[in-house]
Amino acid sequence: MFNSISSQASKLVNLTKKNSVISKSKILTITSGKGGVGKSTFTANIAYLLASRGFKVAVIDADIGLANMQVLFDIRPRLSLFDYIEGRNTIDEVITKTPFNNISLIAGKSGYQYSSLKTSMFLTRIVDDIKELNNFDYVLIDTGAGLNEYVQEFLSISDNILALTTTDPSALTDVYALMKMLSRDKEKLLLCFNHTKKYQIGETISKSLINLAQKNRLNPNFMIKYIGNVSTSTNISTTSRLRKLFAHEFINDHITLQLQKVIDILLKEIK
Ligand SMILES: Nc1ncnc2c1ncn2[C@@H]1O[C@H](COP(=O)(O)OP(=O)(O)OP(=O)(O)O)[C@@H](O)[C@H]1O
Repeated sequence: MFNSISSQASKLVNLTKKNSVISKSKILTITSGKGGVGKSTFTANIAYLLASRGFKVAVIDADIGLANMQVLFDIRPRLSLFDYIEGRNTIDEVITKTPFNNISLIAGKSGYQYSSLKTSMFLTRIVDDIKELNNFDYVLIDTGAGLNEYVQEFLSISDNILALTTTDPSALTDVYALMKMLSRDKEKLLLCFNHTKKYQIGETISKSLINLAQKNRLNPNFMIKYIGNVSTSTNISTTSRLRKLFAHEFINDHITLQLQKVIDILLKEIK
């Protein structure tokens, strides 16, 4: 299924490609098989820490149905990604500044129905248009949970994919399904753990997943790169409830340092 969607996608990408957009913008798609693993919280905090290092960052909330990025940034954008998709507004019109320096948001829209998306390939268009603006160093795309067609289309056009998971058995089953799917067409998956009791557990489980992939003969050219672990912290859920950003409120906390380590690796791995 992913194969056919992604090959259709790449054919159309080639047909619709604007004469190779030269851009400084690097795109990172952040996904998870299972919902509720902390993807939006992680993405918002990574965006904040990248921005604090002086990078210009755009976050695209592509989580159809449950747009919570605007809550994390505590803003109420007038326009969303869907005003762009439905052709009412241009890409720069739907980009909203956040209260944080160097971070802009393209907001999602809660309750939006996937079935109401008439056109395909709009995701490619978003990525091309945002690259063409050439305003951002990093563009972080927060996909919805699961592996629906919409998420698959985003993954098929992404060069850099980060999967976030917890150690929950159902999250691990889902992340393995994601690995299997991506191994057919992609070179690499960046794997990060969140909400873990022990800091080292992420690395241990990553090794087991890599061994399982080898045992099951997933494409040997597909690389799974463990990039870090973010432990459970009640301060994370508390700050989210208060519509504040954890990394901004707790700049020297050990969890923020764990996020900084993830960024150190990301900066080396993202192409
Ligand atoms: N490391 C962590 N420690 C404690 N709580 C966390 C951690 N990471 C995220 N959370 C909390 O887990 C809950 C779910 O997080 P979030 O909404 O970011 O998940 P999600 O994967 O984006 O969910 P969805 O799939 O519904 O979009 C939130 O209450 C958040 O504050």
